[in-house]
Amino acid sequence: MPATRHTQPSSPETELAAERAHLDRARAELARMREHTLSLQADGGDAIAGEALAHTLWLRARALQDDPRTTLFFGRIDTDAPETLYIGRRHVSDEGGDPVVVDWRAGVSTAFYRASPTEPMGLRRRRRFGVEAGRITAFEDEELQGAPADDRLAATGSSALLAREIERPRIGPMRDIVATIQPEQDEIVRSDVATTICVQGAPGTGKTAVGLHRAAWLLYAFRDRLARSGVLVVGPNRAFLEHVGAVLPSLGEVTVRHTTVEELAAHGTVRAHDIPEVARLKGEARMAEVLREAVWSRVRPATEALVVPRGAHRWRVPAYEVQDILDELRSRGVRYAAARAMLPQRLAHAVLVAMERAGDSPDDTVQDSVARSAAVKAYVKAVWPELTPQVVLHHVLSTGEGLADDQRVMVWDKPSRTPGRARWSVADLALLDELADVVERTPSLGHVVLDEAQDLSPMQLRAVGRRASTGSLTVLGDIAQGTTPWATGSWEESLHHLGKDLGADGVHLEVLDRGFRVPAAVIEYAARLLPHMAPGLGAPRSVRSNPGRLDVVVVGDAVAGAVEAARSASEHEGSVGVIVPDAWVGRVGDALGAAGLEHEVLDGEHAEERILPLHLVPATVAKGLEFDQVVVVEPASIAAAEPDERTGLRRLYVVLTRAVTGLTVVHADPLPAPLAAP
Ligand SMILES: Nc1ncnc2c1ncn2[C@@H]1O[C@H](COP(=O)(O)OP(=O)(O)OP(=O)(O)O)[C@@H](O)[C@H]1O
Repeated sequence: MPATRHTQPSSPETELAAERAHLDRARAELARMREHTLSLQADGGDAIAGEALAHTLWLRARALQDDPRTTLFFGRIDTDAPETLYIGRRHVSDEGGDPVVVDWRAGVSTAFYRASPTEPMGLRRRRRFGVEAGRITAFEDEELQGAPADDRLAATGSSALLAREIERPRIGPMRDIVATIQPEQDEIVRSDVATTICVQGAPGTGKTAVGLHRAAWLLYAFRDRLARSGVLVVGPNRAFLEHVGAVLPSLGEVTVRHTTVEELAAHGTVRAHDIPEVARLKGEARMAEVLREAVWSRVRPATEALVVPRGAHRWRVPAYEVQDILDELRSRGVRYAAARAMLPQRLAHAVLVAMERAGDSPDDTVQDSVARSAAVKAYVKAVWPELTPQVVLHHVLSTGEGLADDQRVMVWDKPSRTPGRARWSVADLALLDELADVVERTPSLGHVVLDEAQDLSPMQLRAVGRRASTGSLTVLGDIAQGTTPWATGSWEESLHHLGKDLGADGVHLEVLDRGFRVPAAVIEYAARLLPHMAPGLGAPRSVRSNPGRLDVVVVGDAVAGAVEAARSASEHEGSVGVIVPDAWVGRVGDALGAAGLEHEVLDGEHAEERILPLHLVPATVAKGLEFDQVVVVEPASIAAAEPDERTGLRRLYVVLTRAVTGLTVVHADPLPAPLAAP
């Protein structure tokens, strides 16, 4: 059934009034839907089912809440059918069940995002609405068929409403982009659930936005499957997760967990810091083999017969027979703990065979009781000991067992006496996770969105990949923004470590190159660094119509200069990020405070509220974030804080590309050479 028949009123004013009336109607229908949900009785069969149902109803009622700050729809399509559909963040239907607003994720909404005059996809017209404070203030039409070419908004990007959305100042955390998803982004968002997509994209090309919208679309299109198996978003640090964390809830998806890779593999508390060389070695994929061997070598050879006393008899299974059992279990390809769990029954079976050989006819219960006997338990403990990841890694890092010569630098100088007291590093967490998976299979989720993936070591990639072993992944990143000593040089390699080989069925690499964040003046400046630290990778083509403002200011005192720049940046609308070398946070914070500039310090460990517009950001925390106005303080020190020149320039590239409108670079020391000279 068509949602609304559209008749063509005569003037734009009447038309606007008709659209507002449709919005009123949609709001009334939504209120009716919500009341209906609230009136449903949560009467389950038992208390637990009742509670679960009540929770589901509560979630549904919450999702049906009207947000007065926005409208229930942002677009409209008129089709050849002819029918008119309103596209919004959620589905609204009338009492008869006919759609009043269609969810942006529904199949019929695809044309809203992808239709063009050359490929109208059955649309006559696309309409976008201008919205202010929950009211429709304007609309803009694209005639997709029949109209003379000049009258058409030829390509997406030439729409004034779209441009306004892209140009808007950034305030507070990241917002959804449902009203303006671009065709190339939409293709990624709506890729099948079985597909793993890796997106390489320069700063601000919408990778994070696309990944989050893909998660929302998958949860809509494959709700049953993914509600059971789960969807996870993995990002670089807490400040980033706070920045992006509101997007999925604003799209009605409140069940998606957001985590960092360290939290994902949290088998211990991080209390030590590795030097880069050690962290790099620990992150190499060859550690997987070392650890696998470290676990399986704990299975001892059967040197003694198994002897099980029962009544007057002592039943014997010779060592070579036990060895056959051990060999068979090892060759089954199951996890260490699963094979161990099978061993008592296998041994008991061998005892039963011995009994039968002696003329006994034991019944079924005998095998179970032998399997549970003290003799079998003790034997299993001796040949196939119970293991924890911590015990095994403590052993490897204390003794160096199984390590190649060049890997021995990772052996602890002063090992702790017990695994419980070990001081684990971030890289160790990935090793512990690997071990945990050798011992016991890690359950897989339905889909994992991995952001800033270029920074993960092979071992960290394996930790993420095993959480999508039976599911799929959206892998987002930019090789030019890799700032860890183990950052990837090729997506092919990263995908391999994630367990999704490029070229295999359903694994794709996509490139996004239209920049929605950084204005042209700023991107041109930052792109000076590219040939020096990521040759072959291009800068984004900025689609911002605002060319942006770039000021490079030489000062006598960089801290005082930072305060001055922060003050003038704060005079503009929108957020301000003052990005400083990590070691300067205290100094610059004090100076901002002394100048009466109230600010929040962003920190990778903790989620910040980001209520104030002015933020003080350590350079290593800036990745993935954006601010309307950015002040970058002393680039030479930001670069010099990294272990090598390439990483230093990459860090600089990351911080210079956080600006939406204006960038001020404040320096007292000379700029790094690639930045100084065009
Ligand atoms: N289609 C779009 N319409 C409007 N805004 C968009 C669109 N795509 C992206 N943006 C905006 O552009 C900005 C940059 O997007 P995002 O942070 O996802 O980029 P990114 O590629 O992940 O960047 P980085 O590599 O720097 O982390 C965000 O403010 C996002 O909302």
